[in-house]
Amino acid sequence: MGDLKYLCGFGSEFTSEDPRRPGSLPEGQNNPQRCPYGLYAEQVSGTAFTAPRHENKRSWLYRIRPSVIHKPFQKLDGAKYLTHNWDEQEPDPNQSRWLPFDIPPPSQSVDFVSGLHTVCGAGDPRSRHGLAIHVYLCNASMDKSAFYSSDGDLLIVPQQGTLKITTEFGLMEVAPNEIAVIQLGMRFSVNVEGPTRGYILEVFDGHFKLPDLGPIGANGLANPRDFLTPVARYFDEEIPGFKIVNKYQGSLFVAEQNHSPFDVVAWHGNYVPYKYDLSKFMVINSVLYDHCDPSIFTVLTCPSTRPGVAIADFVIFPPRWTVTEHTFRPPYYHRNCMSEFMGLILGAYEAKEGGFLPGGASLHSMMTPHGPDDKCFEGASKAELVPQKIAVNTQAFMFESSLSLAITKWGAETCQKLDAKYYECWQNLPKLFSENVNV
Ligand SMILES: O=C(O)Cc1cc(O)ccc1O
Ligand SMILES: [Fe+2]
Repeated sequence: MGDLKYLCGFGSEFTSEDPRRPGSLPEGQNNPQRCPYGLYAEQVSGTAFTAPRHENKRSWLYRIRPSVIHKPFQKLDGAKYLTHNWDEQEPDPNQSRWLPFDIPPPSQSVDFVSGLHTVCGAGDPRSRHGLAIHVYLCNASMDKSAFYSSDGDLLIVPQQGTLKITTEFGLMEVAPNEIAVIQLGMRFSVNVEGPTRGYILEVFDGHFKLPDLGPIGANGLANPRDFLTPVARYFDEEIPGFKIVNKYQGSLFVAEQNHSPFDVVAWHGNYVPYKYDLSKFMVINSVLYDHCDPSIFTVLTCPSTRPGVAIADFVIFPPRWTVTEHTFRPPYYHRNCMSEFMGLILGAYEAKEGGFLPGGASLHSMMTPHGPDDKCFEGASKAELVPQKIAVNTQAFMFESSLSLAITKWGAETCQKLDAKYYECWQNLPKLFSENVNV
């Protein structure tokens, strides 16, 4: 894909025209009687037509053929372990930790879509409420096929292998330590090189936003200009049997057509795919004492209708200085009324240096106690509190949700990665209680 160009900004109104077709974006109106170059106009709506203006999202695509030229959708037995059946297993409130999920061996060719495996989730896209957490485990590029979800927005977190993503809006390259968001209905195709693994948060309720900053002020955390959207790039290709794969109400469907869906010559609007480099995050933290709640590390949030309560937050634990005085610096022990699914992109996580590995995951369910393991507790209780740069060359993240998540059969059994001994990491925490106030 070479050096790709992007438009920068979050939630902006963009315009983009493939430079090979100057003047392809109609001027002054959306629906000319005849579009330039004989293109078709197509609107993609990301919110109800009547959504308030500050929330309203839509884009206009000027394309060689309208998307409606396709054969009927048929059920596809593609990704065997993609599911929204949250009742496959008995509920399990235990702390769960998965060793790195296996990427298929080279002898088995698996692309991004057939490599989708659902780990946990809640809710239902039919009532537009809930989420699914998937991992993708693949080693082959999608061939003559494109994918879109009619269920939710996809926040994609590559852990191993760069994703070369062709979208209707243009091309994006997304490497580990970057994320991509591909919103409801947007079609895309993923090329990979070699073994590839990552996590996906799919939210059924609405779109991701930047969190409010409150007293932080006008700048900080993920800054809007660091979000990158592709520029228009079209492929005028007749491709017999091109497959459009649709995730619809939790099942996969496929429709064939005889041309590339990536035939958008120009577009404008504010409903777009985007990517973000996590190393650009402007980290805010405590600079005197005590441990802040991890909400200070929120990159993106999908809000619920309850003020301050997210369907899901995407939170990172980036490299940062820790400088606090007379403070137990790692995460505190806690029980949370939110579910915490964590993954590790690279390095080691401060609260658990062993066992939680890149490409693995953990789930601490609603109100299930958790916190630093015994080694971390001991080390941090005795550490000399000098300024220290932590999480260097590390990136852990959390999908934190107000929903109570159920683990799928694949997550609980089939993947065979669940670590039954996880609870042991807390069992040797000593009783330190003493008659003396100063320990
Ligand atoms: O459980 C975790 O490791 C995530 C987490 C980190 C933190 O710094 C504070 C609270 C929290 O849930
Ligand atoms: Fe936690």
